[in-house]
Amino acid sequence: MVLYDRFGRPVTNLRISITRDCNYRCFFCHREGQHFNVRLELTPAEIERLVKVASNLGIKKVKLTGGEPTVRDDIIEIVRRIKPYLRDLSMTTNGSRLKELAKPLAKAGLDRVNVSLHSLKPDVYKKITGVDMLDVVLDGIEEAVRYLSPVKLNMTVMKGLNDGEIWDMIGFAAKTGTILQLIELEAPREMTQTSFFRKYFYPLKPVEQKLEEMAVETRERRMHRRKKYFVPTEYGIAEVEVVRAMHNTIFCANCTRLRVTSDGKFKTCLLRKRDLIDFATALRNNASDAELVDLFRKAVLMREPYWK
Ligand SMILES: Nc1nc2c(ncn2[C@@H]2O[C@H](COP(=O)(O)OP(=O)(O)OP(=O)(O)O)[C@@H](O)[C@H]2O)c(=O)[nH]1
Ligand SMILES: C[S@@+](CC[C@H](N)C(=O)[O-])C[C@H]1O[C@@H](n2cnc3c(N)ncnc32)[C@H](O)[C@@H]1O
Ligand code: SF4
Ligand code: SF4
Repeated sequence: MVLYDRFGRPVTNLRISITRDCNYRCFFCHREGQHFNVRLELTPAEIERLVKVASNLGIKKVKLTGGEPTVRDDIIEIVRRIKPYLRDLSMTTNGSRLKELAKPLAKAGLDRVNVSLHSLKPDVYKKITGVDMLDVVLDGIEEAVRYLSPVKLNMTVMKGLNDGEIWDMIGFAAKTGTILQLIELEAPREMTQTSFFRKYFYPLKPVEQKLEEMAVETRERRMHRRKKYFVPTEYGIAEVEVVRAMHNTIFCANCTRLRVTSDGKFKTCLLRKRDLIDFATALRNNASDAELVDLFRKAVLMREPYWK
């Protein structure tokens, strides 16, 4: 039984922030829309309970995110506990701990990983992330490719910083057997007139048009109706996916995910504020599965496309 929201959108996957902490300082970070500090994080047992209840509502796909999910010491336990309920368990990470974690994560049941890689130049990487860890992350990607499939690289493109590296990154993806996700900088509409956003926003539509011309094959994903382009490079065919959320009504009309904050609240949309439904309190007060399903249903009914 899959739940639908008031706009006819099925909710088929969960995006769980397991911590708000991070060992990086990316200046553009949207923190998955969680702009508040929290003390309590969900425990592995609580995350398992949530996923178990969600799996009975047709959720077979979960993305673990943060903050940085790998800063949690119990990350392996979390993966091990929730995988049995899922068909597709993935994680988005800055890659800083992948060298040591790729193999144990795969063994624990992680299916695939997205690694943020915004630049191949150490100085630019540091400018964007605040840390000098490009080499560590490149080693982590190499290790991830051995144990997880597919490995996707997330490049958030920013004007004047890394927009000149898009085509190098496409070549790098082909060379390493990874999939490149080009991500447009995004922010809630009230932030689009700030000097930060105006300075760094780099529209990806023209890049997408170029990819369309060059592609030997194009596919469309159900989620967000995102396009994937298969483009020839000197290293073979590269798979490139474009994530353009800003002002994109098609993207929001095909949004199939419900979010979960690190302190145990359902969040209906990355870009919205005041869209939270607490379930951690119920969980900690021995709520029945039926009560948790009610909270889940309430969150689904609160969902609304952001751009429409
Ligand atoms: N506004 C908005 N942005 C999204 C959404 N999904 C992904 N994004 C953007 O794309 C970035 C990368 O997403 P990932 O964490 O790699 O996951 P994904 O690409 O959505 O998922 P998979 O491709 O299935 O691995 C996010 O951090 C957001 O900036 C969404 O539902 N809404
Ligand atoms: C918030 S991070 C959390 C996971 C992990 N710490 C990481 O960096 O991959 C998830 C993804 O969001 C991207 N991201 C963060 N802020 C963004 C923004 N304002 N616009 C577009 N993408 C953003 C990051 O580059 C990363 O790929
Ligand atoms: S590594 Fe991820 S969570 Fe951490 S600051 Fe960068 S984008 Fe944000
Ligand atoms: S409704 Fe739109 S902006 Fe909100 S999470 Fe879904 S795709 Fe992102």
